[in-house]
Amino acid sequence: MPTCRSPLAFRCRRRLGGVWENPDPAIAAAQTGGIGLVSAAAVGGAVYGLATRKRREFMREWVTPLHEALAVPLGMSELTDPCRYLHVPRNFSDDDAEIRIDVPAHMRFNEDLVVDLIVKKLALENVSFTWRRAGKDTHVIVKKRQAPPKMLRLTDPGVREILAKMPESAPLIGFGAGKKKVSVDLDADSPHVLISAGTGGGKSTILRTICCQFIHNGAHAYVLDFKRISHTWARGVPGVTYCRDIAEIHDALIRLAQEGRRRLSLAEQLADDVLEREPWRVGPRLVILLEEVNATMAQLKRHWAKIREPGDPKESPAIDALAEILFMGRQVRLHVLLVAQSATARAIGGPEMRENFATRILVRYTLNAWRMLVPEVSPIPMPSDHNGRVQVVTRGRAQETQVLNLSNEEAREWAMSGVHSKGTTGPSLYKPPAPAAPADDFADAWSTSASELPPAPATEPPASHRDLAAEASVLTSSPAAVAPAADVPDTAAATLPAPPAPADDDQALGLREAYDNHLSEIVASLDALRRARHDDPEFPAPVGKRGAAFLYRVGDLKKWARNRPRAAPGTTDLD
Ligand SMILES: Nc1ncnc2c1ncn2[C@@H]1O[C@H](COP(=O)(O)OP(=O)(O)OP(=O)(O)O)[C@@H](O)[C@H]1O
Repeated sequence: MPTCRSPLAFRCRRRLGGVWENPDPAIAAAQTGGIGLVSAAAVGGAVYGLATRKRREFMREWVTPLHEALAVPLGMSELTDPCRYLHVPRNFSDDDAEIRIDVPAHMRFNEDLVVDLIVKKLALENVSFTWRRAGKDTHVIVKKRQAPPKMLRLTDPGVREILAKMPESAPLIGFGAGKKKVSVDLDADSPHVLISAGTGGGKSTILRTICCQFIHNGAHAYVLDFKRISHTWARGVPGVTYCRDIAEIHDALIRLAQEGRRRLSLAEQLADDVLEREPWRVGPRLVILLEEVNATMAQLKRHWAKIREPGDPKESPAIDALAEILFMGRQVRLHVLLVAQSATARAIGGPEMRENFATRILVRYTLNAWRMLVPEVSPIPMPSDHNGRVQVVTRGRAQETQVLNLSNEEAREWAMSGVHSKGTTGPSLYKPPAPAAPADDFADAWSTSASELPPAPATEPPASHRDLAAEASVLTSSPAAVAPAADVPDTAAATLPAPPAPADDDQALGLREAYDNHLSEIVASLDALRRARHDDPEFPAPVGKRGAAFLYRVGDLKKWARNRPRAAPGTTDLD
C-alpha cells in the first residue's frame, strides 16, 4: 500500500489541490470522459460535488438567463447549448475579466438590442463592447471600461482635499467607476444606513470611514459595540460616546429615543422654512453606530429578561427605542448606521423597519441576502471578493464602489482635526435636574425646553460655531454620569434655579412610579434605577411595601440621585 509520502500520493494531492482551485477543467473532463476518469485522476467525490454545485448555481443564475434572453434575438435555436457560445467566466465581475460571446456569422441581428440584453442580464456597469464582425470567427468581447480603483487611501493624490470638501451631511464612502465620488447624503437620501456584510467583509472599515467624517464636521457619535473593540480609533475622540456593555447600550438607546422625541417637538415648533434652512436648530447631528445588530438584539432581549420586573412590558424598551429612532425622519438629525452580518427582517425588528434604510451597503452578499435587502434592484450584480469592493444602493440604483480605507490612526486624526479640534470636548453627559420641564421632556442646556427656542441666526453657523451648538446640546442626563468638563458651556447647570423642594417628596412610591413622575430627568432610565437598587450600597432603604413591590420615599430617591458619585469626564456611562 502506498504511504502518503509515495510519489503517487503526492501527485494525487497536487492534482486534487489544482482541481479545488480551478474545478472547471475537471468538470469538463468528467462530462466528456465520465466520472470514472475523474475518479482515476483522484478527484474526491466531495470536491466534485462542491464544484458541480457551484457551477450549476452559476449556470442557473447567470448563463442560462442570458441564453434565454439572447438566443432568439441572435437568431439561434433555444436548444443550443449555452456553453457553446456564451463564454462567461465565473469571476466576470472582476475588473480584468473578459466575457466573450460568439455570434452567428451572418450578423443579421440587432447589435444594440444584444448589447442591451447582455448588460441587463449580467448586471454590468461601465463596460465596453468590442465586435469582430469579419470572417467566420464573429464574436463580441465585453470588458469593464472603467472600474473603481483597486484600492483607495487617504494618501492617494487629491483624496484628502476631496474629503475636506464633502458636504457635512454627505461623507465620502469611496470611489466608483471613473473615480466617481460615492457618498450617502443623510439629509437628502436616507437618514439611516444599513451595512450588510459577512465577517471580515469590511464592515468596520466602512463605519470608520463614514463616522470619522461626521465627527470631523461636528456630529456626536454613539458607538454601540458590545464586542468592545470594533472601533478602537474612536476611543477618547471628542464627540464620541462608546457604549461597551449591553446595559450601557440599553440605556443609550432609550435616552436617544427620548432625545429624538424632544427634537420632534422642537421641530414641530419651528416653521417649516426655518427647519429647512437651519436644520441644526433641533440639535447637533447624532450618529449611532450599531455594530452586529443580530447579536446586539439578542443581547438586549436577554438583558431585558434579566432586569424586567412584574408589570414591565414584555418587549425590551431598548429595542422599541431603536424602532422609534428608525422611524423618526431626517429632521431630528438622529442617524443609525446599522451593521448586520445577516440583516434578516427579524434581526432588525420587522420588514417595515428595513424600509427606513434607503441606503444599503452590501458586501460579499449572497443572492438571498440581496433579494431580501434590495429587491428593487435586479438583476443582482455579481458580488466581488476584492477587499473593500461594495455595492452602495440608493434610490433603486446600485453603484460598485471601492471604499476609502482609512487606518485607525487616519480615522482618529480626521475625526479630531475638524470642529472638535478647536479646544472643545465631546458631549457632556451631564443634565441638570430641571423640575420646570415636563417629566418626559429631554430638557438640556442647549434647548432649555421645547418652548424656549434658541434665537435663530440668519444662516447656518460656520463649522467652528456649529460645534458650540453641538457642545451645548447635552445629550444624556444624569448628574451621576459625568461632571461637565471645564470647557463645556455649562450655562444651564449654572443658571437653572435650584429645584424647590416639592411637598410631595414625602410620598412613598414604587420605583416605576417614582421614576416616571420624579426621576426621569435625573436618572437615565428605570433600568438604571433598578440596577442601582441592587448594586449601590447607598441606595435608599424602602419605607414600605405595596403587594410585592417596595416603596421608597421620593425625597430620599431624589437626594440619592443627585448625590451619587460622578464618573470621570469622558466616560460613557449613560445613567
Ligand atoms: N476599503 C478597503 N480597502 C482595502 N482593504 C479593505 C477595505 N476594507 C476592508 N479591507 C480588508 O479587509 C479586512 C477586514 O476589514 P474589516 O475589519 O473592516 O472587516 P469586518 O467585516 O469589520 O471584520 P470583522 O467581522 O472581523 O469585524 C481589513 O483588515 C482589510 O485588510
